[in-house]
Formats: sequence, structure tokens, C-alpha cells
Amino acid sequence: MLAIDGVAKAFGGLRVLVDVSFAVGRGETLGLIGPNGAGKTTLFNVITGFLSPDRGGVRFAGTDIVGMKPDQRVRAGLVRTFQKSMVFPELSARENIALAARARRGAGYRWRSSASVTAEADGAAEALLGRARLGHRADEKVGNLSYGDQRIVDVLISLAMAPKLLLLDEPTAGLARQEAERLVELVRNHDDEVAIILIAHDLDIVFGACDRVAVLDLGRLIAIDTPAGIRAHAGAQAAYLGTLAEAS
Ligand SMILES: Nc1ncnc2c1ncn2[C@@H]1O[C@H](COP(=O)(O)OP(=O)(O)OP(=O)(O)O)[C@@H](O)[C@H]1O
Repeated sequence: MLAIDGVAKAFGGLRVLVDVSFAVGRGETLGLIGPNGAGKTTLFNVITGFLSPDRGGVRFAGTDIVGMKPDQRVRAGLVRTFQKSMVFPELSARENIALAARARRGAGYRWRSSASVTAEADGAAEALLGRARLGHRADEKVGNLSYGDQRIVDVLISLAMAPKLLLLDEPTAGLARQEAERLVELVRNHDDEVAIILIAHDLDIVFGACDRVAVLDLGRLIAIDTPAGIRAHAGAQAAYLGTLAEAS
């Protein structure tokens, strides 16, 4: 689904990504971990088109996408969430998600669109909220929901865009363990075909939810392996000061 080949990115003299290569398969969940400043979000920005790599290739579903605009990538199925919530707090949960579903169907963010598009988008929002056990809060302004439920709505917005590859940038930050697990399960159970890259600092969450884990350190990919393989990896251990072995 995604192939990164020799990607490099520098800001002035600071080399933030150095010759990064890896691939993610259809339906695979890959964890992306690394200390603060390792380059994780920068890598997401390169994959989603917010930044151009200085060097290297990015292929999505077999197509070279370097040069493709971020919105074109979203329409092709390459969807991301951001560290900061992107919800409209004054709109209801249903409206937030339905807007994303409409945008995905090419109806844009216009308030007025054909009745069938509106009904279809509302139905998609309803179904997603039901799956997240938030059906009873569908008409609540998102700003009135708990922080954990707002992060769930963020994820539902990204799922409404029908991703083939979903990039999640610290969706569980600030959540209690149970809330974090609920959010990750929701994404994983959505569709077996969707590939996911999950950035999270909670190693228990990453190791529990991911098929493989990639470790970035100072912009270099120092390891990519199963959770068990990463736990046993000397370089990954060094980057994490030995705390990896304790993660479940
Ligand atoms: N637009 C920019 N201009 C200059 N430096 C930048 C820019 N964006 C990121 N950096 C620097 O690049 C490095 C990597 O940042 P990045 O946000 O990718 O790390 P990260 O692994 O996502 O960190 P965190 O876990 O703290 O979110 C940091 O030193 C950061 O200050």
C-alpha cells in the first residue's frame, strides 16, 4: 500500500529524515515510534504531501505520489489525523463526520448539496457513531463531548473519508489507558483492508495493537520488526534507554 524509498528531508542544516525506506502492506498496522524530535511527524508530512522530500520516493498503491497535492492524496485514500484535534467544536458529532463523508464524495464542504448526498453522508456518520458507541451523542456539539470522545470523533472523521492508508499522529495522547485502547480497537476493527501507521508514545498501546513497529532515531530508521523483535533489538533499546523491554 505504501513504499518509502530513501527519503531524506532537512530543515536548513538539520537533517530530520535520513535515507528512510520501508513498506506497509494492505491491512497491516505499523507502529511508528521514536524519541521526541526523531522525525515521526515530518515523515507523516512527507507521506501526505504537506512537505516535499529532498530526496527519495513515495509510492502509494503502486503510484508515485511525490508531487501530488495533499487533497488529491486524500481523495485517493491517503488520510491522516493530526496531533491537534481538527473537529469543529460548534457542530454536532454527526455534522462533523457527515461533512467529511460529503467531502470524500466530491460534494465539498458546501452546506447545500443534493438531498441524496446529504442523506448518504448523514447515514455514514450515523453508522460510524453507532460503531463507536456514540450514537446517543450524535446531535451533541462536539465541544461539549469529553476529550476522549472528541478524539474518537476525530478518528471517525478520518474513517468517513474511506481511507486505504490511515496515518494516525498520536491519537491517544492525553487519553486514559482504557480510552486509548477503545480508540485503537475502533480503528483496527473498521476494515481489514485498511493499512494503518500509528504514532504513539505509549509503548504498551503500540506493541499491543501493531503487527510491526518501526523505530526512528535522529531521522534514521534504526529498526522495523514485530513487537517481539523490536523489544529484543539492541539499537531500539538504546534509543529508549532500556524501557522497551518493560512494555507489554
Ligand atoms: N518546519 C520545520 N522547520 C524547522 N525544523 C523543523 C520543522 N518541522 C520539524 N522540525 C524539526 O525537525 C525535528 C523532527 O520533528 P518532528 O516533529 O518530525 O519529530 P517527532 O518525532 O514527530 O517529535 P514528537 O514526538 O515530539 O512529536 C525536530 O528537531 C523539529 O524541531
